[in-house]
Amino acid sequence: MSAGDPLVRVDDLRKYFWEHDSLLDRLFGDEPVPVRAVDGVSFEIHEGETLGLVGESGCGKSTAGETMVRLQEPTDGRVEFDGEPVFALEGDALDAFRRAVQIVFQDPFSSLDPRMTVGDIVREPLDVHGVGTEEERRDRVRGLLERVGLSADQFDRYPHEFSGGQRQRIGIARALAVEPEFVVLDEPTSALDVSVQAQVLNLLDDLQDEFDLTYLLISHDLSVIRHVCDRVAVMYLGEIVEIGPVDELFGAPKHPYTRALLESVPRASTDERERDRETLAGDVPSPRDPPSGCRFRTRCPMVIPPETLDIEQETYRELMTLRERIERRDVSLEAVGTDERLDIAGGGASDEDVPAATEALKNRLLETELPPRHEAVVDEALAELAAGDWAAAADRLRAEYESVCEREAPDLGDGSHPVACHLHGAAAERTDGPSSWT
Ligand SMILES: Nc1ncnc2c1ncn2[C@@H]1O[C@H](COP(=O)(O)OP(=O)(O)OP(=O)(O)O)[C@@H](O)[C@H]1O
Repeated sequence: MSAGDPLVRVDDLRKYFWEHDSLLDRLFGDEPVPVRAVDGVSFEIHEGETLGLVGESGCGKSTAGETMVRLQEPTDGRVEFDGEPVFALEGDALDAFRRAVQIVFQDPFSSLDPRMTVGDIVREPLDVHGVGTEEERRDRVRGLLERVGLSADQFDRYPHEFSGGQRQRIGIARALAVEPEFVVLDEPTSALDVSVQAQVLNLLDDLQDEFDLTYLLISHDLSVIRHVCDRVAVMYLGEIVEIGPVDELFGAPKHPYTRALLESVPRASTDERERDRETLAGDVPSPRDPPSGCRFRTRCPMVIPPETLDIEQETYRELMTLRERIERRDVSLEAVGTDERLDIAGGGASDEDVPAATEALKNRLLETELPPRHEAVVDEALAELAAGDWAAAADRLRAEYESVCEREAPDLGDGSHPVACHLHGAAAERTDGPSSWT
């Protein structure tokens, strides 16, 4: 590794979990559908730096961290540590990697063996790697316990005798025992009381300076990220959607997902608390079947309409949801209408009933009143649906309303603050996107 090269380089890393969906799938020999937990992520971490990895639960943060350090087998991609390809390491080189890279887990209650004394827990990695003499190891463990804010006298105590914060300090001492260069901190403070969180974060900060550590800090909590990190990577459904210096990312977030995450953090100022928030609607879709194009588009408040369409975002979102429901055949055609006279489930309404069924479907499926141009398109599509032709209805809506966000996956790109969003690509020029976000 030459000067200026990153300590860690992750290139197009993928980790899929393969599972049969159910016993029936297995019986019928259906192809298993992979859980695409990490689906092509790339980033670099420089020596002495803390990179934050943030995103909602289930976005693949822990899997990315564990795969990077070889706790999980990768499906594809490459990770370099100190210029060496991590997944090709064997023998002594692999042992050296396992010393140089450590991980601190979220839950200090389950990650420490309850039958071992604290001294033995912290000493175990030294034993595994055959570091020093018996006495040297003992001295080192005592020194580490004191360094993380515990007392050397607590050497022979058991984990259950400690508080959550103290247990996390034990986990940190254990990770530092073999003098690592790089530590993955996976939600290190999420299980702790708020009052203890800052103390543990400050400790990690001090230890970083003292021992020249490089960190990957995984957290769903933006305030933790802001407190500790130099740069932040935002992850959504197995992909990185934005990465940049912490001040820029918090001060001028580019991706609608990053903005929504920031908006959903409670703030101290009354003014800001009172202002309208774009909050994150709905849940993260399944990583078995992620949305086409931009994966955030199903929840995005700024989906890009076709160039020729002049349409409010709220109306556009409603029409996209309508089409998605029709495509999934997720509309009940039974007992349409107030008098439940029209049951069009079995093959569609007769010609004379189509207008009434169309009207009834519209009342049921749409919440807002549509401008005339869109009402005409929707009326035609719903008439096709009322007549039982699902495909024609979906095609009509797709032809009129399909977004670039569902057609094309945006690239993350290069530079110091890249973002994977069509609003920042060529499409940005014809929208009132980022420049109006102040
Ligand atoms: N061993 C496994 N087998 C199958 N699916 C898994 C496995 N481990 C994780 N997953 C799935 O992979 C996806 C990513 O999980 P992961 O734990 O990496 O997310 P995360 O962002 O770290 O969330 P959390 O903070 O809740 O741990 C989730 O949908 C999860 O259910």
